[in-house]
Order: sequence, then structure tokens, then C-alpha cells
Amino acid sequence: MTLRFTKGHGTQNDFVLLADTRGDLGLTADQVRCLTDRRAGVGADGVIRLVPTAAIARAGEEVADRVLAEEPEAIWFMDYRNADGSVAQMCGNGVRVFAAFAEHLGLADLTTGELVLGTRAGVRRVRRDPDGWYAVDMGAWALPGGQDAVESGADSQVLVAGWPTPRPALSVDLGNPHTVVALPEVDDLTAADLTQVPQVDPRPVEGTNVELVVPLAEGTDAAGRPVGRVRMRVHERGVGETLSCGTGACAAALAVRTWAGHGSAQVPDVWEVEVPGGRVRVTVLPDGHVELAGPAELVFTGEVDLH
Ligand SMILES: N[C@@H](CCC[C@H](N)C(=O)O)C(=O)O
Repeated sequence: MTLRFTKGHGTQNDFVLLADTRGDLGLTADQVRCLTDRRAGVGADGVIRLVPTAAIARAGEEVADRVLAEEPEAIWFMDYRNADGSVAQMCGNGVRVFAAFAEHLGLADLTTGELVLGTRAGVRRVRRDPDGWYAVDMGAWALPGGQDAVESGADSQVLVAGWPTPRPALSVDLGNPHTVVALPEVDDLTAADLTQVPQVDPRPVEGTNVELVVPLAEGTDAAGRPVGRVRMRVHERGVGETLSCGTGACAAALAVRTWAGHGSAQVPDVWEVEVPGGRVRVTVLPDGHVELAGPAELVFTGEVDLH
């Protein structure tokens, strides 16, 4: 089978994008692994299939019915697969690149309005700002550890290869699971060995994405408001270390904000998150949602034979 694809990335979190506008492409886990293979395939951290939300509903995924009931305009759905072929609920960098892809295909016009799309984590809304960055309302977030985790700052432990002992960690739900660990110094972040899957205790049944973070000195925006700053590396579920993770950046900012005692006047709502592949901005919104903003690039289009 010959497939037309586009390659894109958001802060170097890279994707193979497929336009399945009729919803008849039965994409298997094996095919995803072939596409994402960096030697024998196109190479990417994940595959994004743009597909009618109605086709996902027809395939029996109830989330698509909920998306259409909440927002009938969400006619396109982001079917996200990790490089190992597993299905993920959400991808923050992916949503921005999906929006750029939908524009490229002529299916959305972000010069005049927003794109509303379906994901396995629910409805997402994307706008393009005058600086060219895409801003996504990432919906509601949660700390699965509840008030105990807020008070103690942790609900689990993470052991990364080479560390003598596990470190305390905080779980953050962005529609997909994250576990955030604070490190004292940038040198500790640079030295961390993320070639192996970090061990998380208690072990999440569905797995988790693990973010290592170092809070940096605060800055200010053009209006003089405080802007928090965080540097992060990530080990993604179903992939390995990637150069960026949008939901992970949100989780990192939300964890650092929790540790700083959110709700107090001094703790910023706007955070700059530095990742190996660039920089994104996370804004904690007053309605309990979080916004992710950053670049989205389409790099090339081609054809690939899938067996
Ligand atoms: N890179 C993505 C997250 C992709 C899914 C993740 N690996 C998972 O399994 O939850 C992002 O930008 O958010």
C-alpha cells in the first residue's frame, strides 16, 4: 500500500501526519512502527491520523460520540499513536502540528477563527497568534494524588538509571498521564540517563510519561507580570526520550507551580518551559484549564510503501 504523508514537528517532537479524510485507513500498530522507524521508515516520535470524528465514532470509540455531543463543530479527530504502536489519549505538540496540517490541507482557516477538534482526551481548541505560534486550550488538568499530594508535594517515587535512590514525584493528569520529578541543578538534568525506562512506584497500570524538571529564575513579560521558568527533559511512554512533550511541559509547569504553593499572589500563572528542542509557553487559566503555546512546523511531504 502506498501512503501519502507529511512530516512535521513541534519543538522537535516529530510526527508522521496522515490525512485519512474518508476514515477508511485501518492503521495497524505494525504499520505505525514501520512509519516511525528512524532507519527503515520515515522516522518520528509518533503518527497523527487526521480522520473524521464520525469515523472514530463508527469504529466504536465512545469518546468520539462525547466529542460530537459537546461540540458538533469538532468534525476532525486527532488519532494519535506512539512510535511503539500504542494509542495515546493526547499529544500537546501534536495538536499544534495537527492544526498546521489541517490548514495545509485546506480543512481549517486559523486566520479567521479557531480550529475545534476531537481527541481521546476530549475537545481541544486551537488558535494561531499574531507571532505565528499556535495556542491550544488543553482542557482541565488534575492532580490524581489529591490534597495529600498537594501538601506533601509527592504521591510516588521515580528511579532513573544511575541514581542511587528514587526521588519523590508528583502525578499530573493532562488527559494522558505524567509523573514529574524535581532536580536541584541543571547539571543533574543534563547528566540524567534517560536511555532506559524510569521506574515509577507505585507502577501506573497504563504507564506514564516522566518529566525531570529544574525550576529556573523567574522572569517578567512585556507588561511586567512574573513569568515562571522551568527546564525539562522527558521520557515519553511508548517512545523513549524525546526532544519535547507538550502535555509534559504543562505537567512540568503545573507541578512546579504546585510545589511553589499556587494560589499565593507571587506564584506566576505563565510559565516558559525550556526543552531540548526549543521553548513553549504554558498558561494556567482561571477556569481550571491550561493553555499550551508554541511553534508548529510542516517539513516535507512524500509517499511511503507500507507492507
Ligand atoms: N509528545 C506528546 C505526548 C505523546 C503521548 C505520550 N507519549 C503518551 O503516551 O501519553 C505531547 O507533546 O504531549
